[in-house]
Amino acid sequence: MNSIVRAAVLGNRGLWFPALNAVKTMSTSGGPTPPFTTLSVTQPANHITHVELHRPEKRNAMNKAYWREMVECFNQIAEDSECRVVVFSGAGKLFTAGIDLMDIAGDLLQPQGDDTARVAWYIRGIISKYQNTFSVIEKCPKPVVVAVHGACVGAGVDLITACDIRLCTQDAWFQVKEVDIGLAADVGTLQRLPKVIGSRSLVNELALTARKMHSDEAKSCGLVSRVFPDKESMITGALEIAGEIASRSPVAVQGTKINLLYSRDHSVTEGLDYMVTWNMSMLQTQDLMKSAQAALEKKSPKDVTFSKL
Ligand SMILES: CCC/C=C/C=C/C(=O)SCCNC(=O)CCNC(=O)[C@H](O)C(C)(C)COP(=O)(O)OP(=O)(O)OC[C@H]1O[C@@H](n2cnc3c(N)ncnc32)[C@H](O)[C@@H]1OP(=O)(O)O
Repeated sequence: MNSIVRAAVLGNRGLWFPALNAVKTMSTSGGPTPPFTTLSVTQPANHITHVELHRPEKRNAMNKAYWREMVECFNQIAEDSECRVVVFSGAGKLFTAGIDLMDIAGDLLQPQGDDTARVAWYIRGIISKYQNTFSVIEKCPKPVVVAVHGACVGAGVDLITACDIRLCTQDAWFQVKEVDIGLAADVGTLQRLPKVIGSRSLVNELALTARKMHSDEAKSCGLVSRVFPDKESMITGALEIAGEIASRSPVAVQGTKINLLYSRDHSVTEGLDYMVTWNMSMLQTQDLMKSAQAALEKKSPKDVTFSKL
């Protein structure tokens, strides 16, 4: 049992939770993993953590607890030296219906504060907190493979654009829904989606009209890299990709994620400079020698044992 699963099982109480099958399979998670109430966290295979949105009866709508729990969960994953890759999916009928529209009424429509400045400051805090909920995915050095089935609405699009690899099912659709509820998307879609799909015209069309984009178009525009016939085959596919990543040197994998993200936001020259500085130290890893030796011997990276990172 890795430390994220252990932390989730033990919570802050330091108690064993005997009823919980701590290590469950990908598709059979029974419910949220304590102390989380909106997330199920399991370890389906060595070095792989599966995080599942788990409010299926509310279509995985993102309530107040969710915004907090995601940050706790990904901060733990970032620190968990047993975890090398994350698979993220949704329980039930669909991936997510986006922000919980019942909660929004309390938080944003009745903001606290004695005057305009204080109300604005209060709202600023909420939006920043919500932004951080998805930025933690990007800040986490472990790659995140997201698997979308059914619908991915509103904040769901913010979430998936912060992930590293996106997969979906044939029946999946995506919707930048925010204009329909009277707000400009403010927790990542407008910043990340243009970097994910090449056509700014298409981004503008999706964000300004809130039209649904179905899986075939999502594949053709590059939002997802693979489309699977159904959820079961997608989860199997996600696990296979995660298994490939988990078998590689964690020094190489995490350095790749961090440098790809850096280069996305900088010039080629700046990216190359950052890379040089990065690998000045990281090339001194024993993983390089081990991996090169395995390649020379025509072995798979899966045959190499790497130290924890
Ligand atoms: C600072 C703010 C930053 C964040 C901004 C984020 C913005 C957004 O996310 S905008 C998008 C908001 N979401 C929506 O507008 C989607 C609303 N839901 C739907 O359209 C449908 O539920 C959906 C098409 C996703 C699924 O339809 P289906 O027929 O499968 O389910 P329903 O019968 O409609 O719903 C089942 C129960 O789930 C509850 N529910 C669904 N979505 C939400 C939601 N977004 N918030 C809260 N609750 C939701 C729905 O009320 C049903 O509950 P119950 O009646 O108790 O069974």
